[in-house]
Amino acid sequence: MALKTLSAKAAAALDKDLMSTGAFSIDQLMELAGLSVSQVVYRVHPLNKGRRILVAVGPGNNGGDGLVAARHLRHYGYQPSIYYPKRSKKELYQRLAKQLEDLDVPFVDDFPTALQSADHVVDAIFGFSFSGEVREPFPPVIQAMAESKIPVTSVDAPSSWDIEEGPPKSGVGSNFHPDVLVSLTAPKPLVKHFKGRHFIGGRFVTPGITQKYDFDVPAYEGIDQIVEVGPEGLKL
Ligand SMILES: NC(=O)C1=CN([C@@H]2O[C@H](COP(=O)(O)OP(=O)(O)OC[C@H]3O[C@@H](n4cnc5c(N)ncnc54)[C@H](O)[C@@H]3O)[C@@H](O)[C@H]2O)[C@@H](O)CC1
Ligand SMILES: [K+]
Repeated sequence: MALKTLSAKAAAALDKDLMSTGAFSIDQLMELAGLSVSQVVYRVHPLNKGRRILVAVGPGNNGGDGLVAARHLRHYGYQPSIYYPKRSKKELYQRLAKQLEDLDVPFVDDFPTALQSADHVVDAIFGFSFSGEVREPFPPVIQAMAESKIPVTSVDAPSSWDIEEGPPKSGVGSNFHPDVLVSLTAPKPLVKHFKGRHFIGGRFVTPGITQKYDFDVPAYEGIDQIVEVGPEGLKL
């Protein structure tokens, strides 16, 4: 049986609920999301597969998840580097960037060049608020990930994919098929087009929220923040 999916609209409403009636702060949600992403990277790409993790960070909260994940990965013993061309002026993002600078995590300007010396990529460019065609400066970044053989883990959505419809029919992103996807809270409809390893993260949601938005909570084990599910969100 396929796991239930959350539309972009429902995912945005759910986030709002978590931060109002749910009493979570955005910092907490981002920390939990980034922690889940870091655990997935450790699971699919343990340290002995290579420590150089290139994190592509977008302008919104999906990017924030990437900044948090990079910090955790640094503490696990990886050597992350950050591509963050559209820096947010919001205090939260400035603090996340400062935390990385204090750990001597480098920020790089040229994504395709940095990709040549990476062992794994985290795609934290766009999440459920992406729409339309990819705007500058991101088209060459998506293109580089699509053409590279370096494995990619996408946060919440493969960046450039339509949240409901999946990969664009032509142009930027039409040939982008990441190896790993971390769906935050619940998979989005695009997951039916995804063929790689699929994980769910979000071990903090209350039964009230789960019932209101009608999605499944997978069986997390031990102290894991993530669960691997089968292709197309099918339970393994
Ligand atoms: N429930 C959860 O588990 C949480 C999820 N979070 C993350 O937050 C994400 C959603 O964050 P946001 O709503 O900030 O949005 P996104 O991070 O998905 O993207 C919004 C940004 O991308 C830009 N953008 C949109 N379409 C574009 C295009 N075609 N070309 C270029 N730029 C474009 C927008 O101007 C905006 O700056 C989720 O996907 C998830 O990764 C967390 O950080 C918070 C809690
Ligand atoms: K993404």
